[in-house]
Amino acid sequence: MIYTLTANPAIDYNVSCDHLDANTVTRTRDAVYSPNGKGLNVSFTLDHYNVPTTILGFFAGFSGRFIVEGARERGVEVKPVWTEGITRVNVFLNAGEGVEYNMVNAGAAITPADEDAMVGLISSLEDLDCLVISGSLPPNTSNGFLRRVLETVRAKGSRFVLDISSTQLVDLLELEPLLIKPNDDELRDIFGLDVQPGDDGSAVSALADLHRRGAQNVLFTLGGAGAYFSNGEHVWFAHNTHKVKVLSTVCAGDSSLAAFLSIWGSEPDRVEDALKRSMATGANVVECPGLGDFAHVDEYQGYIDVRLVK
Ligand SMILES: O=P(O)(O)OC[C@@]1(O)O[C@H](CO)[C@@H](O)[C@@H]1O
Repeated sequence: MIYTLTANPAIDYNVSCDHLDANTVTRTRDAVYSPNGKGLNVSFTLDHYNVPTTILGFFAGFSGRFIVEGARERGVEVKPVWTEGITRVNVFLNAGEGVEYNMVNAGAAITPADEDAMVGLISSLEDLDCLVISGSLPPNTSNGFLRRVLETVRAKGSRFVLDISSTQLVDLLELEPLLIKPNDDELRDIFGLDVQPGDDGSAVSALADLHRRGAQNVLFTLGGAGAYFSNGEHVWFAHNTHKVKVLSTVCAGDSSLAAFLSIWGSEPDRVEDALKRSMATGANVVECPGLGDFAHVDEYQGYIDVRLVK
């Protein structure tokens, strides 16, 4: 079973308007409230591709209940750790003409007892093959929490995937994650590695650096410009040759990771197929508010070009 851990889930409130002007009333339309957070997005996408998955996370208050109930209504099991406060609501405003405002809030604080409850829960899981940890940490999370979680996963003989923007990633790589999914901003901000789209040489050397630090595999995403995958021996580059109309980039990275895992997680030799599904899924998701319904993925897979770089 692939479990996902979202320490800081959110209701995503997607809404649109034609212009956003200060000091006046802005009338909005197309409001959608959905249960989200990076790991939940991964689980929803895995579930779409028929990969068994369960959601773990800290949830609080009315918004936490909305998320847990919403995920269960979608048919995905949740094992919540309930905490005090109110789970955050993040606001994604599409202001027309390609302008997006993303208001991502801090979230409900957790306590040492909440952390203990989560570690206890993870250590009790009998069917944990892989834990995907995605997204930010809530206020008051202790510095050692992620390492404790990963050591618990390793002690069970299970594997883990990291999709986090925290600088803690530098130290956590020594625990040898099965896969990490940095984007170009994270590579620059966390590791000081600058990769320009189209520059295979700098990508190959940045990926080699991440392997030396401990990452077993790396899916390095460049948004609409494509993605590299490296297994430590070979490097592939995938990009979409078909232009899509971008409505919202929110959730695209999470769904691309999950789509990749849905094939590669059980069949590591099918890198090309996994990259095609990953890129096509991301392309379809950016056309919708939130995750959308993945209706065009099969069609878009035909537009994804994959080449072996190394
Ligand atoms: O604050 P984090 O955890 O980094 O990001 C949270 C978030 O913006 O990421 C998802 C999209 O990737 C949204 O569903 C969610 O609201």
